[in-house]
Amino acid sequence: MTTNPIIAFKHVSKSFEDNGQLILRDINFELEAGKFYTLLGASGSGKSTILNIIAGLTDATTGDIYLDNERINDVPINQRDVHTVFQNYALLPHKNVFDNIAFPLKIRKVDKAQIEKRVLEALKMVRLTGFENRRIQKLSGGQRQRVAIARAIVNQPKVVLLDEPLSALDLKLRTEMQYELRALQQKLGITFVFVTHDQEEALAMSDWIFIINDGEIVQSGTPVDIYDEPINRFVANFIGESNIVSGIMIDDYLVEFNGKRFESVDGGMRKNEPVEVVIRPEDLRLTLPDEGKLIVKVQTQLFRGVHYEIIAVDELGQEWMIHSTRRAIVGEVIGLDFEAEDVHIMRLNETEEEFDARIEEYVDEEIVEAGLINAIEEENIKD
Ligand SMILES: Nc1ncnc2c1ncn2[C@@H]1O[C@H](COP(=O)(O)OP(=O)(O)OP(=O)(O)O)[C@@H](O)[C@H]1O
Repeated sequence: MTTNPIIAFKHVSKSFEDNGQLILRDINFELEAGKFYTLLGASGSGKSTILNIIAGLTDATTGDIYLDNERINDVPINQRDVHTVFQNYALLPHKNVFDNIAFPLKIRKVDKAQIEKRVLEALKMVRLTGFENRRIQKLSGGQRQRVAIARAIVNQPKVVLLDEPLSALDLKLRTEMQYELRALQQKLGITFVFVTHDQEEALAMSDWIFIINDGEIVQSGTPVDIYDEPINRFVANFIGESNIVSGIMIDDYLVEFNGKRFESVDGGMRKNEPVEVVIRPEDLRLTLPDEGKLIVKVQTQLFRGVHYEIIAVDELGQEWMIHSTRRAIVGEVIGLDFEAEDVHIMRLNETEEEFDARIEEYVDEEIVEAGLINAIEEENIKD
């Protein structure tokens, strides 16, 4: 629960009149002021619709929307203290940079001297000082993007909504703008709600991520939490590359897969409950065959610049992807080692509330750090 959320959605659903299909199903969240939030999901999952409901560009079919504790369902667009940055920037092409940025202030009848002061400040923020008189058509893609952002912040709205604002930029510029946007948000302390389908972008920029699939929030949390403890196969695959295998939970902190038992730091399941086990490719280390927890045979290897991407197969025919700075030889038999905290367990069909409660109770940093879990040894003694 957030005290004084800047935006709150309570049981928000949306269907469009033409086909009645539910585009958003019972969306609930509270956003804290001054944070960078990201809505991450595939195309068509409903991210833009959530943003448009906040902006007032579309109405919720049911549910309540609050901005700074005021219910805004019926507040017109121009009276909502939010600003949207669109993917195509929506700049006025024949006006210069100054007039584009001044536009929201002119509408609000801010006096001329104030407009000048605030536009120049906004330009400085986005590192475009000196570009006031430049025509929009004479700007590069990255510069246009900066003008759109300057226009969004010039009025210091309570919330800035950004709908895939970096997707038209090439990779290098996009990475640069990711840093800039994040720094700008932190400097201004304005809440940003950012929409993207790019998981790396979401992980790099956000304080908090909402994963949206098919009109529902599948999981929400900090980038590290979501990366480390995906709630299900969909999230694990969506956020980065993963090895996912079927397993059985023997006991808290002890899981069986590939016919062997391994320590993990997850608990709270039923004994012998079928689960899925996630191990990230970068958490697998190459060892000599007899020193590994798994024995595998290398099938392919690709050099990816920062690491080798190795695909190897174990004796049961299960494929494992490994990211390693050490190279292997195709056809070689190697061992794979990993730590208990890298063995992430996912229950089948667990809701986000059940997941959060279980994680809070069982995945305890102190337990991990203190090394209190030595389930395998205990199990061996019992045997
Ligand atoms: N005005 C509309 N009328 C009918 N259906 C719509 C309308 N706007 C969006 N939709 C549908 O709602 C669903 C969610 O769209 P939305 O634009 O929110 O998804 P998104 O996750 O932002 O995807 P993208 O990344 O492609 O923009 C899609 O299936 C889309 O076809």
